[in-house]
Amino acid sequence: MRFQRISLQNFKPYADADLDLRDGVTVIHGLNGSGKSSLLEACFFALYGARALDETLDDVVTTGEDEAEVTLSFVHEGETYRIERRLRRTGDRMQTAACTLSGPDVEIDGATDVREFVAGLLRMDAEAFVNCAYVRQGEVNKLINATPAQRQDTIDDLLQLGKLEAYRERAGQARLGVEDVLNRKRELLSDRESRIEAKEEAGLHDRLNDLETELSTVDDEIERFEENRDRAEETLADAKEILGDYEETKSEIESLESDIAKLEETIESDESTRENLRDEIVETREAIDELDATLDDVVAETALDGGASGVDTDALEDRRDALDAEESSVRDDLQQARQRQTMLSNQAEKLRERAEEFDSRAEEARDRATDAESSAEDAEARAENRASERDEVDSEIASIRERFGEAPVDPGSAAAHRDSIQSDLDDVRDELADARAELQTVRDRLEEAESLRQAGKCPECGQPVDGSPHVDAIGEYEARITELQGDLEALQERRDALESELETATSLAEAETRLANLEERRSLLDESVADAESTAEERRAEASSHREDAAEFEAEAEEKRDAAEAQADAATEASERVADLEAELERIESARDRLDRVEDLRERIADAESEIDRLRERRETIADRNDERREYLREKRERRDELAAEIDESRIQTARENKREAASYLDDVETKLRELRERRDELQNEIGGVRGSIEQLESLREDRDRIRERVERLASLHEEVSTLETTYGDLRAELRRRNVETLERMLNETFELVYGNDAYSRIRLDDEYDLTVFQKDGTALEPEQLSGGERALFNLSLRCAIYRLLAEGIEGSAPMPPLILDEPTVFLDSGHVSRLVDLVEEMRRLGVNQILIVSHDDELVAAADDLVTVEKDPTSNRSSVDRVGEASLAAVTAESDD
Ligand SMILES: Nc1ncnc2c1ncn2[C@@H]1O[C@H](COP(=O)(O)OP(=O)(O)OP(=O)(O)O)[C@@H](O)[C@H]1O
Ligand SMILES: [Zn+2]
Repeated sequence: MRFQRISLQNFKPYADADLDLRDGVTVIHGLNGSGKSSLLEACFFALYGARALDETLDDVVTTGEDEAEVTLSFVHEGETYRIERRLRRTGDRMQTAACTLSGPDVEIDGATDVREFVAGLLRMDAEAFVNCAYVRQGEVNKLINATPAQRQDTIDDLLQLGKLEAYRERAGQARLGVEDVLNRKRELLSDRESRIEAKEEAGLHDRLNDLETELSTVDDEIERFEENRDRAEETLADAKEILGDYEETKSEIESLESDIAKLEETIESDESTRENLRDEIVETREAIDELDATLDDVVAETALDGGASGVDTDALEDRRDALDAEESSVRDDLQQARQRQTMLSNQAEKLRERAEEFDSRAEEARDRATDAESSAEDAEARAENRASERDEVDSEIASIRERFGEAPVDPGSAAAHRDSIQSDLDDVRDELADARAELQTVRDRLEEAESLRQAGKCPECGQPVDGSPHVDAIGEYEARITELQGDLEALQERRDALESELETATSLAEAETRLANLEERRSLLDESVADAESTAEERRAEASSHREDAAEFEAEAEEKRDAAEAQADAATEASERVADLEAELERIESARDRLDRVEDLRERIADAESEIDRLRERRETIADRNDERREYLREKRERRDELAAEIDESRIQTARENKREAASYLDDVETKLRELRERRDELQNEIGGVRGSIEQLESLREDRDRIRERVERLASLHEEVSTLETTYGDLRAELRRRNVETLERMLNETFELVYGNDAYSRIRLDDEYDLTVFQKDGTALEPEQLSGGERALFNLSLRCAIYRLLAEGIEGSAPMPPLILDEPTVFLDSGHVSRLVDLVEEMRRLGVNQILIVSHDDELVAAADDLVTVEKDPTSNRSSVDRVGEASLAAVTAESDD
C-alpha cells in the first residue's frame, strides 16, 4: 500500500495544499511549526479519522474556519482508492459533513463504515498502524515502555495471532457453557434418583392390596343395607295406602254432611220465598182494583157510551178515527185560511211598493225637466255671446278690407309682393357693397400713385418718372372716383325707397294673414250660434215632455195606494179565521189525550193481571224444586250412614304403627349408607393416588435413564471442547514462539545494522515478549535503561523488525503501508543518523515501497529520492508545501555537503 496524493483545505495550518507522494524515500523538511507533522497527520486522519489522532474535529480544522476537506488517494494491491472527508461547523461544533471511500467496485459512505473498511483492507486498525508504520513525533518510546502484555497484544494483533486467541476464548466459553449444562443435568439426575428411592421405600403395591380388600368388604355391606332399605320402603308404602283410604272415606262423610246441611238450608229459604210471593200477589190484586176505579172516572169524562165496563177496544178505535177525520178537515181549512191571509198581506205590500215606485219615478221626471230647462237657458246665453262676438269679427274684417281698397295689391297676393320687394332690396344692398369696395380700392391706388409721384417715381411701375408713360393714371383714378361716388348716391336712394316700400308690404302681408284668420273664426262662430240655438230648443221640448210624465206617474201612485188599502182589510179578516181554526184543533187534541189515558189504564190493569199469573207460576216451580231436593237429602243421609258403618279402627291402628317403624328405620339406614359410600369414595381415591404414584415412579425411572444418557453425551462433548481450547492455545503459543524467534533474529539484525558498536552483544525477546539487552560482558539491561538515542534506535529497530516480519511472515499479500517516521533523528548523533540512513535503505531493499520521513537532518535530506519543503507565511500564518525539483534537490544536497 502506498499514498498517491493528499489534498488539504483548511486542515490545521494549511489553507489549500496538494501533494503528490511518490515511491521511494520522501523527506519533508521545513522550520519548526511550519506544518510538517500536520501533513502526515492529514494522511492518517484521512484513513482513520480524528479520534485516532487523539484529537477532536475542532482541533484539525484551521482555527476560525467553518469548513475543511481532506482527500487522500492511495494504491493497495494494484487498485486505487480515494477517501474524501468533509467537515462543516454545525452550531458551535465541527461535524463530519461527508465521508466517502471509492475504489474499484466499492463505494462507502459514512465515517464508521469507511474506518472499518480501511482497517479490514490494510488488516490494521489505527492503533496497529501507529505501532507499525507511523511513528508519531515523541512516541518513539511507546513500544519500549509498554508492558510485555501490551506489547504481546500489539504484536499478536499485527501478526493476526489475536484471532487464534479469540478462537481459544470462544472454545473456552463453549466449554464453560457445556460445563454449565452438564452440571445442571447432573443435578437433575441426582434429584430423579433420590425421588425414585423415596418412592420405592413407600411399599406402594402392598398398600394397594390392603385398600382393594377393604373396598370389596365395604361394597358388600352397601348391598346388604340397600336390600333392607327397599323392604322397609315397601312396608311404608302399604301402611300409607291403608291410611290414605281411611282418610278418603272420612272426607267423603264430611262432604256428605255439609251437602245435607246446605240442602236443608236451601229448602227452608225457598219456602220463605214462596210466602213472599203470595204476599206480592195479594198486593197486585189490590192495585188492580184501584186502577179500575180510576178508569171509571176517566171514561165518565169522555163522551163514550156504556161507562167504564162497557168501553171496548173497537169503540175506542171508532172514537179515535172520528177525531182524526175531524182534525184533518180542520187542518185543511186552517191551511187555506193561512194561505189566503199570507196572499192578501203580500198583495197589500206589493201595491204599496208599486205606489212608492211611481212616486219616485214622478220625482225623477220632475228633476229631469228642471235639468233640461236649465241647460236650455245655458244654450240660449251661449248663442247670444257667440252672436255678439261674430259682430265684432265682422267689423274688423270690414276695416281690413277697407285698407286693401287703397293698397297696390289685393288680399291673397300681399305675401308674394313683400318677398319680391325684399329680393330687390337685397340686390341693391349687394351692389352698394361692391361700389363701396371698388371706391376704396381706387382711392388706395390714387393715394399710392400720388406718394410715388411725389418721390419722383412712376406711380404705375415705380420706375423713375422721367419718360414714364404712366403719369396719366392719376387723372384716370380721379375720374373713376367721381363716377363711383355718383353711382353710390343713386344706389342709396333706391335702397331707401325700397326699404320704405318693404315696410308697407310687410304690414299688408300681416293684415292679409289676420284677415284669413278672422274669416275662419267668423264661420266657426256662425256654426256655434246655430248649434246653441238648436240645443236650447231641444232642451225646452224635453223639459215639457218630462213634466207630462211626472203627472202621469203621480196618478198611478194614487191608484196603487187605494188598492193596497183594500187588500190589507181582507188580510185582517183572513187572520181572524185562522185563529178560530187553531182553537178548534186544540180542542180535538185534548179529546185525544183522554183517549190515551183510558188506553194506558187498561194496559196497566192487563199488565198487573199477567204479573199475578207469573207470580203464581214461580210459586209452583219453587214447590216442585223443593220436592226434588227432599229426595236428594234422603239419598245423601243413607250414603253417609253406610260409610260410617264401613270404617275398621283396629286395622288402621296397625297401619299407623308400621308406618312409624318403617320411617324411623329408613332414617337410620340412609345415614349408614352415606357413611359407607363416603368410605368407598375415600378408598377409591386412595387407590387412584397409589396407582398414580406407581405410574410416576415408572415415568421417573424413564426420565432418569434419559437424563443419564444426556449427561454421558455432555461429558464427552465437554472433553472435545476442552481439547479444542487447548489446541488453539497450543497453536498460538507455537506460532508465537516461531514468530518471536524470527522477530528476535530480525530485531538483532536491524539493531546490529543501526547500532553495531562494541557495547551491546545482542537483544533477547522471550516468549512472553520480554525484551532484554545484553552488553558485551554478558550483563543484562532493561531497555528503559538505555540512553535516549539508544532507545530511539532500539525502537526503530523493533518497528523495522516488526515491519519485516509482517512483510515476510504473513501468508498472502502483506499490507505493507508506507513507513512513516516523524523526526526520528531527534536524539541521534551524526554517526547514528548515517546508520538510520542505512536502515532506511535496507527497508527499501526489503520491499517497502514508500518511506515518508519528517526531518531537517541534512544527511537524511541527502538520502531522499524526493524532497518536500514546507513553509509557513509569517503574515498569513498559512503553510504551503512545495516539491523541490531534481536540480534544486542536488543543490540542497550540495549545500549540505559544504
Ligand atoms: N487547527 C489549526 N489551525 C491553524 N493552525 C494550526 C492548527 N493546529 C495547528 N496549527 C499550527 O500548525 C503548526 C504545527 O504544525 P506542525 O506540528 O505540523 O509543525 P512541524 O513543521 O511539524 O513543526 P516541528 O518542526 O516543530 O515539529 C503550529 O504552528 C500550529 O500553530
Ligand atoms: Zn415706370
